[in-house]
Amino acid sequence: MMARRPGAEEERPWKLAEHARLGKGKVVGVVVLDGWGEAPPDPFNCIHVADTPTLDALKKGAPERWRLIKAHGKAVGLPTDDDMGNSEVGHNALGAGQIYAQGAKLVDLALASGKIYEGEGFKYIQQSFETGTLHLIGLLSDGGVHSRIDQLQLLLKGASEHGAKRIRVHILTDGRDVLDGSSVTFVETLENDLAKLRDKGVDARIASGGGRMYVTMDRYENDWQVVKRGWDAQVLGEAPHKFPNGHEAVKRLRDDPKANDQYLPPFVVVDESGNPVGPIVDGDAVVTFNFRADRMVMLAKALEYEDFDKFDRVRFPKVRYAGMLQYDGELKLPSHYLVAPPEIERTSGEYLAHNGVRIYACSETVKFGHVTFFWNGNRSGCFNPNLEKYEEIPSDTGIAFNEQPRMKAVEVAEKARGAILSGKFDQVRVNIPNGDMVGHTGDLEATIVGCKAADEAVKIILDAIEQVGGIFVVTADHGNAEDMVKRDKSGKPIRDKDGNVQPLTSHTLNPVPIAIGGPGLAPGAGFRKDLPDAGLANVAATLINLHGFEAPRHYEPTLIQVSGASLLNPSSAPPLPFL
Ligand SMILES: O=C(O)[C@@H](CO)OP(=O)(O)O
Ligand SMILES: [Mn+2]
Ligand SMILES: [Mn+2]
Repeated sequence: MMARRPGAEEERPWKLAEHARLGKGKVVGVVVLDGWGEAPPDPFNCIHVADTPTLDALKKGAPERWRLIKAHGKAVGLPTDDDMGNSEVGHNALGAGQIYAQGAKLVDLALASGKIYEGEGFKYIQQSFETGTLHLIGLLSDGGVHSRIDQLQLLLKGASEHGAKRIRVHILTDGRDVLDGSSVTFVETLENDLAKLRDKGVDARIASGGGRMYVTMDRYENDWQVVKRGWDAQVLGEAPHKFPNGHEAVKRLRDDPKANDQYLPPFVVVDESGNPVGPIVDGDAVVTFNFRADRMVMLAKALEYEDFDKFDRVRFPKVRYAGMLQYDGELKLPSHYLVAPPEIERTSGEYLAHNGVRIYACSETVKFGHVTFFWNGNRSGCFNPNLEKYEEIPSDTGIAFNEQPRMKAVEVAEKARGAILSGKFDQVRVNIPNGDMVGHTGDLEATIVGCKAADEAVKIILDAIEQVGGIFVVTADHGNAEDMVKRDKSGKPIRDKDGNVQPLTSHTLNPVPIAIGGPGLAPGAGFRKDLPDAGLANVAATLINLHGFEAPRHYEPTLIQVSGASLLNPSSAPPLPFL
């Protein structure tokens, strides 16, 4: 336990001051539209094409209560402004009210300084290098959402320089944060690096692989079969497809005209006698090299927990396992890690719990942890079970989301409506996943259907807020559905000789909208004009204000002002043209 600095509590008390102008006791409905950015109208802007009367009305209805905020790059703690936003950093910023250097950046720093090799986690796995194999499992792309190939390359080099003699890489192909089909190039790059290591006498090879959505990278326990498929290939060395090397594997599997990087079937690399080249066995070291938590937690549990009943592991090898980061601070999972995760603390959820605000949070499985775990600073569970209720609607499993693009949007909204009307909660918070989950499939028609369903869900929630005289905040965590095509530098869709475009499955760099309103919102309340560069981290203070409290001083400033006076600094309030 870290010793507490005396007086820290007095400096930053949990008790929040009452807001001078905004009263308490209004129900605040918070909607996070996942993957819902703002972009110019265009046939590949599915939000624009879709029928979205509710969101359109928010945009057109009250200019002082609708604006854009930044949701990518440095505004959310990512290394550069070329980094697209994502749910982890987006919800962290929304809930925490502060901008933290995120996993991607922390790993960059640890690798650049070499500190990664001096830490407890690396020293721990290093003990296996003399007699065992080092296995590296993770997402192979330069997407920067869950992992980055350049970090893997540095780790491979560093680990070999620090004594790893036998290395096996278990790859997960992407096609979600990067273009579909790019897996072949990433595997080529990795194979080249491994060949160079072999020239230096390190026995380094790709041992297994599969597409991220079909193998290993499930989240929030939606479908353990996904993790099992990976386990069978990575640990047991068993898979339906066998190839002499990783490059051949990915190239051959992509020969299937329906192949998709996200869903490539599991494969193992075998030697001349047909034996797998890299099953995980007793005495080996394992590193999961993704820095992002949600899609590594399930595998981390399988690798670390003695007691485990989610699928039959057949063999549970005694390995030294470390995550690139610790993925769950509350569960301390995994117990060994190479880089300390961002210490996200004093989130808005924790403050509100200390101040008696009753919170209901809901989404369907695939986004449930976003609006709970990520929102609360990568912390599982609630702060005060007497005040909070988190509800999960089971997601569809075993299908790609373009097959059921409406997903559970309306069901989530109906749960939220129930919570709003119940009178039991002060904040009702949901994530509506369609723009993102369907957007990632690259299927335009389905994404349009998904966006319409999301809009209907928002209407259900706004109607309930209207009914109870409450306040709403509708925003998003990053872009996706508003731009679904690969473009050239000038912004024009790139077409091949037959006129076909390449769908963009990834998130975007676009800003996201935020709208406030509802009968409970004080008449003079609107967005201040002096924060043109505001981002997702400014939302937490805004929410705390709407609950009738002043935000903690160390938070990014609130987005709102009331009747011409800036909430934080009344003397410097700019004139409000709309009042
Ligand atoms: O599906 C995911 O894991 C990411 C994209 O890699 O999307 P999001 O950040 O919206 O969860
Ligand atoms: Mn998201
Ligand atoms: Mn996404």
